[in-house]
Amino acid sequence: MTLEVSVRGLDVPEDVRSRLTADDVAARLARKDATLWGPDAESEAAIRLGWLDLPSSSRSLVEQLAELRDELRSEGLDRVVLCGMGGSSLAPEVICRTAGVPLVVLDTTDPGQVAAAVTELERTVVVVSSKSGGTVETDSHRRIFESAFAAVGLDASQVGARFVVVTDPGSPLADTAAAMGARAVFLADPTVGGRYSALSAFGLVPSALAGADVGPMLDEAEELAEHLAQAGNPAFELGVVLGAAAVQGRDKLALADAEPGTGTGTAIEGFGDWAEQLVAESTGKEGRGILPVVLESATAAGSTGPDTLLAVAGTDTPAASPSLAVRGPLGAQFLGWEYATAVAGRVLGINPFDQPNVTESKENTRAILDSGLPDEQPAATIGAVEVRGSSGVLDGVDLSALDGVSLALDALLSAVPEQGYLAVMAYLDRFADARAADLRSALAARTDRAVTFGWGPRFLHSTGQYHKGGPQTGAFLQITGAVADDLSIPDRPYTFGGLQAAQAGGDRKALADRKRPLLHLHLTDRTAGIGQLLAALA
Ligand SMILES: O=P(O)(O)OC[C@H]1O[C@](O)(CO)[C@@H](O)[C@@H]1O
Repeated sequence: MTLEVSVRGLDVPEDVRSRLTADDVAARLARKDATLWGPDAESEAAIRLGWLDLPSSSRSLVEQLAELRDELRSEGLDRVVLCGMGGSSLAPEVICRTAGVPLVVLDTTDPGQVAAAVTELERTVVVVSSKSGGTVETDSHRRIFESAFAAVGLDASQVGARFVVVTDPGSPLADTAAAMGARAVFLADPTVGGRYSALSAFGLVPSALAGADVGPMLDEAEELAEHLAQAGNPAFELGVVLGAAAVQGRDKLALADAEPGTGTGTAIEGFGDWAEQLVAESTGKEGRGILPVVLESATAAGSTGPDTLLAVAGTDTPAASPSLAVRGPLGAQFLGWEYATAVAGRVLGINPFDQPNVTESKENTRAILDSGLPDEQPAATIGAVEVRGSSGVLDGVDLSALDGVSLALDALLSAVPEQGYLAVMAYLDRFADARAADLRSALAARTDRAVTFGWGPRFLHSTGQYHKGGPQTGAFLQITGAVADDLSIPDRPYTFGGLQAAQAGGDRKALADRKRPLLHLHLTDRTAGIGQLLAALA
């Protein structure tokens, strides 16, 4: 079998496993029984279990993609840019990092980061991936690349030949692809939801075009698939442990990559970001859920705690306790974690296939784009940090003090409820402003509560569902930054900077409507501001 799960220091209550076994959950899931999550989830589940077939049904893509990659390379098109959010880009990012092949992933509205991707056009092919075909970020990326190609003198048919599209049949993007004469259109299986689509065209097309060998990944998944009907298979065990730990109060799942060079097999890079979306969007609803906490390493701050279970996917066994080692190659990991999340969903009593609260922030964003951001004056400006809106966090805090930023962060940390978490949400450039990610460990070192970090708007398609739909125990640090050079979006009345600000504002409103503690810091100079925040936590 290609997946091995071992648990250290955690008693898994026998009743959870025996109930699932008595209900024949392993076999019923393997044969796509849509009744497993209760009557309310049944109609959705009936059209969302196609991922179980992907190890075999995706086979035909392998050769087709190898031919397309050769064709593109023969024309000098060897730089692949993937435009896609959440489930439409997270798997290719892990696949390509693990395979060591370059793929430019565009999953942001940050003007600087977008502008940096629109380069080297003479050798660029753009994969536009969106299941719904209506995601605003992805649509904006397609527009800017179309106009950039035209601006360097390509005619309409040459522009079309630079695009490869992955979408569901009948989506608006399928129509756009036909109208623009895209070089290739891959219509994906509509019975596979975004976060379960790693082994579908969404995972395979960009990865194979970038140079990853995707065939072996399907072999690895298929080997596991053959065992999924058996009770006690490793993916079932993983689901039992995740679900049982959560109902026992260990509902923070710390995720870390295996240390390079440890254990046997191939190390997987960046798996946590993919698993984060799968677990957070699938389980974070109805006031319940498992909160993934992506760590810098298996020993980073936050790897242990009274409500935490550490999981390491890849090759080694973590030293921390309690912990979970999930050993195996990437193809088996994808399928195994999807299956396990569906099992954990049954234990938690939720529908693992919908994302009911993601639309709230999207609707707020739309309203802001239509009528503008509410006028918010900073409560204080400390160096390059403007302390903007905060709900209830800063009462009594002296922002005029020399260490005002530090005091504001301390006040936010003390607003995190017991068994709660602090989510850092940075609407910045994840490459140029990469140091902002160090805020996670710096904050985690000052609290025994879980601290997560997400780049906006990418996290809105991942932990964003949990923030709004999961237990209302979060406190939130939103960071926005000055935009030096804004970028217009062709044929749209707003810019990337405007969209990014509206997304941040829309999510602030969704969290404020839930009366969650939130501190909004705006960096008037990004580099200086990030430095100031890190210094305040040192
Ligand atoms: O593939 P699409 O339809 O563009 O959606 C991207 C992401 O947005 C969500 O639909 C909602 O956040 C995710 O579930 C999905 O992976």
